[in-house]
Amino acid sequence: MEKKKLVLVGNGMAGVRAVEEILRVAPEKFEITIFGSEPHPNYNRILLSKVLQGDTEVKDITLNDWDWYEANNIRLYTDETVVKADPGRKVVVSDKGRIEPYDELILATGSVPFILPIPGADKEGVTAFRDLEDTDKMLQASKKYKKAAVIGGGLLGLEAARGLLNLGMEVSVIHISPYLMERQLDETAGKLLQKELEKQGMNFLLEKQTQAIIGNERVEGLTFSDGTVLEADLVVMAVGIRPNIKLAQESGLQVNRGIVVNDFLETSIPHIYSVGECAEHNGIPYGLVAPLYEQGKVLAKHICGVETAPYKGSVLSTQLKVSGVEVFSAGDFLEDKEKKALKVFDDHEGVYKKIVFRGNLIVGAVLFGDSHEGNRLFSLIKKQADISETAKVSLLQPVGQDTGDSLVAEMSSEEIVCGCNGVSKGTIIEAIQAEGCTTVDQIKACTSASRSCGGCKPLVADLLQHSLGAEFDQTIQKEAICSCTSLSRDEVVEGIRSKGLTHVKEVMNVLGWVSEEGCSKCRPAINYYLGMVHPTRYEDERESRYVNERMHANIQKDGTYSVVPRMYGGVTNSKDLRKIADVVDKYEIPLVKVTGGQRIDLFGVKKEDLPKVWSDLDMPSGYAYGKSLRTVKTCVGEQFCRFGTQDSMGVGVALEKKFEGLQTPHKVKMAVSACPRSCAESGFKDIGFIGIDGGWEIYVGGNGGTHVRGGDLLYKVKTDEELMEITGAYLQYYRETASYLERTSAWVDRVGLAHIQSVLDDKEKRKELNARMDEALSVYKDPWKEIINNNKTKNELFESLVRS
Ligand SMILES: Cc1cc2nc3c(=O)[nH]c(=O)nc-3n(C[C@H](O)[C@H](O)[C@H](O)COP(=O)(O)OP(=O)(O)OC[C@H]3O[C@@H](n4cnc5c(N)ncnc54)[C@H](O)[C@@H]3O)c2cc1C
Ligand SMILES: NC(=O)c1ccc[n+]([C@@H]2O[C@H](COP(=O)([O-])OP(=O)(O)OC[C@H]3O[C@@H](n4cnc5c(N)ncnc54)[C@H](O)[C@@H]3O)[C@@H](O)[C@H]2O)c1
Ligand code: SF4
Ligand code: FES
Repeated sequence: MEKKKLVLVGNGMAGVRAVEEILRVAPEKFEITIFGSEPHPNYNRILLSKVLQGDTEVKDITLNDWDWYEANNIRLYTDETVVKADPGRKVVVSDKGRIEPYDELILATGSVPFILPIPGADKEGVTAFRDLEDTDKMLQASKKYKKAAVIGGGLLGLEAARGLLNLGMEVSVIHISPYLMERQLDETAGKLLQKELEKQGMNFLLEKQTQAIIGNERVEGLTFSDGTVLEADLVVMAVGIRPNIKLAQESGLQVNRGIVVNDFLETSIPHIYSVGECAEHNGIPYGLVAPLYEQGKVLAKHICGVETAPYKGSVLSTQLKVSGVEVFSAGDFLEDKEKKALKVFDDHEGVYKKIVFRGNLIVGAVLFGDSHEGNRLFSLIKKQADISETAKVSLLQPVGQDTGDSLVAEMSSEEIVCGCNGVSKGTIIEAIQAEGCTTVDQIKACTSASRSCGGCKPLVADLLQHSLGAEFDQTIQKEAICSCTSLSRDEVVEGIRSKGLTHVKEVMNVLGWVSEEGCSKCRPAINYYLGMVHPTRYEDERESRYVNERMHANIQKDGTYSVVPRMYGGVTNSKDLRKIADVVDKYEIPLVKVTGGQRIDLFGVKKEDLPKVWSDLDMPSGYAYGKSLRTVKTCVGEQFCRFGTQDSMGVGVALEKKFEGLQTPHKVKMAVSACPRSCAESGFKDIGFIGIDGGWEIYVGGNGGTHVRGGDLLYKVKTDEELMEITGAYLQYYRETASYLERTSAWVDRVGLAHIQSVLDDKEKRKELNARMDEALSVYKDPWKEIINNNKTKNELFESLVRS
């Protein structure tokens, strides 16, 4: 049956989660296309606060990497905004002029931050806090400037303020109301929060109305309606968000504050749905992920034609992500004529708890200073549980003697552990018992619990501890290679060796993976370890490789590829240059760029042209996409330079010819300079060689990327043969002992230079390592030639797919 075309506009948290649900319900039903205005794959927006606070790195917040889209046959257009939907023709049109037909269309365009319409709001140094670019702006500003002003004392403003404090800035929060987070807290909790944050170093200006942002090009301060002024060289606006309805409005859909949807997330026009912060259900556009994920579940079933209960709206709970402060709020938290509150307030301990009832029904709660019981209360609030008079008071008592084990023991199995993803204790226990999960990461992979804000991680850990006892000891949890297993890298390699395993699936089966298919983290890792252990017996599994390695070219953000032919030692000639020029003309390649590794990169090659480009080039693959030897950069050396004492080009070419195509845990770059002036930057490469009088110095573990590291001197050698021998042994030792995706710089730091030297000092070991290296090199075949000569692979990879 022909697949229906599903188009998703908005590559954010709600839209992509809805697609994940659709893939779960009916994986073969749709041919899926996603448009995203941002240039990234789907990432965890929630954790931007943690990135700013320095607790998480940008690389760790990706939710669905490029490989996920590829593996699920999803065509992804990043950095591309849909500007119109035409329901008559059933197409969407992008700002790049692309016209994409759909059978079903989902709008998940999220929100836009509200920017106060005051003079100076467009000055340099004024930013919202919504995406990676905003976060980067703040990180950069903190390196140059000192004084930050955050307008808005809500969840976002306070998390931004904490981040800016961590970055060493002086931070003032300007808030319009008399107390903080008035949308989530009552006055008592708001004031307690202020006191706590003041202790952490934040300065507050309450009941202040900002009038203008002053300065020349860049912001220099703020003026307020009471005539006062505040100096600032960075201003963050966190005064709320507005559903992003522009596209819907321009396409004729019914909109109010958000895009109006019914209980099945259908908009006013057939075959168009909306989910996420842009959607308005029963008059409410939501601004937290839990309700958006609930919407996604209903939408997925409905769009796949599977019966589902309607979406009836969500009860909200929030928690502030600022370390050292425990704040929880849920449901209807303000008392009035109809709603009465029960409160306890321990001023000494700084703990405040309030539970709100309508009659005997529990409808809301606020906790400050101790939020352990938040989940339990939230479960009761969601159910609007009927609580008797005597039981009401006991709700304010802590469960069990303490938190942790006794708390989770007392939880009923329907109680929610992960608020963001709606995962109950029962679901987690089932994952432990039936799926054999033993780590928090495995629970995350199996159930999604802890996949969003991460606030429930301690509770998940408590549940594991409670269920597994001694088997789960958080302090000795070794680093598993991914969440599909609790085995470490060494245990997996040992398993492959001792059990003679030769296939990725076999490794997963025999070593007891919790997920049958593995994930994008473990599949490439196992594939590498298998090849490293059995170089001649093992057949490379293309499907276990990252997209670039599968395609033997680097995918670019517009779906085209870049191609880099090998240019040994950065040395070229007129014949090769002519071939490159002809290919550029013939295939209308839009950009030709000389790389830092001294070769030529052809950007913008269409996927279907790749094999023809390789064939016309008739040059070896430069492996610019691979976890393998990339480049050997060389200076001109003794052949032309008057300072050169060695033949750097000759040695560079020989090294590249010997080690080309070698599979390594991560990319490896080399450089050869013929004198200590080091024009090829040998000190910042994985292996760098510097010519000296009477020989060479060999430097290792250098890195010129994100984590800059100067190389360490490994050895001085006299001859080119010794240089080759040490390099072979060193590289093989790295191949055999590093974790997949561990650069040599991190590996040298981990295992220690002295240890590596002690291994290589042993002549016998050096010989053995070189023998195993030779075996690994013996299987190398140029991948481009292989594909050109194999019609089946060529067709499967480059011709039959409908993808970009
Ligand atoms: C710093 C921060 C911290 C947060 N912390 C929490 C928290 O702790 N807990 C919580 O529950 N929530 C939190 N949130 C809110 C949460 O991140 C959002 O509710 C959630 O991301 C909304 O998902 P969405 O898919 O609706 O919108 P988004 O994630 O914003 O995704 C929408 C995407 O659509 C793209 N887009 C828009 N229009 C178009 C178009 N025409 N064409 C193509 N692409 C388009 C946008 O560029 C965007 O990438 C936080 C938000 C921020 C900014
Ligand atoms: N931990 C979390 O759950 C979390 C964290 C960050 C963001 N978010 C979500 O992101 C979205 C945006 O957060 P937000 O805090 O911007 O929105 P918000 O609407 O919750 O809070 C905005 C705050 O700004 C204040 N404000 C409005 N106008 C002002 C003005 N002129 N001067 C000073 N203060 C003013 C309001 O009184 C309000 O408290 C929300 O949906 C929020 O739920 C959630
Ligand atoms: S490193 Fe030395 S030999 Fe090589 S180009 Fe520079 S100055 Fe000349
Ligand atoms: S509560 Fe946010 S990820 Fe679990």
